Amino acid sequence: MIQLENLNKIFGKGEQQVVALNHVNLNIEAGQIFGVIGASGAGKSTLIRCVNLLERPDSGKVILDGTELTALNKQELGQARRKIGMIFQHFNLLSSRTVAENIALPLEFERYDGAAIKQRVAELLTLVGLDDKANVYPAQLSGGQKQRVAIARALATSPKVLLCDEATSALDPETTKSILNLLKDINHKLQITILMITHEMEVIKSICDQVAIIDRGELIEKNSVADFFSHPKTELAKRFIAATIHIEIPHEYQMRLSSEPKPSTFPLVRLGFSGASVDAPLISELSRKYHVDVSILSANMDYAGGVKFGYMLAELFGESEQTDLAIQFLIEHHLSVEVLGYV
Ligand SMILES: Nc1ncnc2c1ncn2[C@@H]1O[C@H](COP(=O)(O)OP(=O)(O)OP(=O)(O)O)[C@@H](O)[C@H]1O
Repeated sequence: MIQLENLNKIFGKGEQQVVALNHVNLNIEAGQIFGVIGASGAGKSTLIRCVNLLERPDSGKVILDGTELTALNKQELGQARRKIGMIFQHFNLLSSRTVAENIALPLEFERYDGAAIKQRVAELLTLVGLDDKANVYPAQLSGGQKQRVAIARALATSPKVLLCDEATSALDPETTKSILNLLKDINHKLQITILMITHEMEVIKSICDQVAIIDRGELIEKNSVADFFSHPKTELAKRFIAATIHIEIPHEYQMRLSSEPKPSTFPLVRLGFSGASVDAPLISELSRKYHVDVSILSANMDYAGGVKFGYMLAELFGESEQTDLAIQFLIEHHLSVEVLGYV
């Protein structure tokens, strides 16, 4: 549905030059929810704004539903953009118009007649759960309600693609959840393709099917959400995942931790579980096979894209040779094992 071919975008000149997009290639299939995650300044907004050509790439092609947008003239582009809806972090509603009038705006541009507008607006209000807010003004709405209005407006002309530019970044966690659920629901009901850019792993984890990481304008990793969480390839992906799961060494352990083993100290390890490893009874097998006892200090498991993943902080008590073998055994069974030190 959305194909980006070799997109490049540079801002500024000479020393001030910033490469915002660097040979970006992406193929998003119809009906998917695709998330692009990256840190601040990585190029996320530039990327999503290039999809509907709010930003023109310096080179490369944007192909939407088989039409090369980058080859169209102004008028043709205007037509083609009807297939694309967009929502923003700060909602971009018109404060002087009621909720119903905001939603009606794109229909007025399309010269729908009054009765058709009324009917479509009513349908959209029901879809986003705001039947009772038709006649209020944006100032009277919460952030989540404003984003619902923006979603209804973006869907007014039945686009095939919805672009979401940090759509939940201005919302609290509960409201974020409800907006993400609404987007998932809309994706399901309308079979609309959704491209979301975000700096929040929560967004990727909760509703995306596929994910890409953008770093300094480059898409450095693309994968299904399940594979992304179970087999992250890049260091940045690993860092993003680790940041969603908070697992810290208790202060008292930190004080005692030494980088080298000493007599009667034992390794303190961080074990990373993912997809393949998470269901196997590895810890009990470890005790049986190597006579290594595992004392769990803390553990945190999560669920995304149909796979479980998580981390465990544990001490391994045993003979040092046996402990080494036990660590090897865990690695062979697809756990990531990090020896943090000895306590
Ligand atoms: N109009 C512009 N003029 C000059 N530089 C720009 C312009 N727009 C973006 N940039 C630069 O391009 C890079 C990518 O910016 P972009 O806004 O796409 O990043 P981002 O990942 O969306 O960041 P954030 O999450 O902070 O919004 C940044 O270094 C930014 O400073």
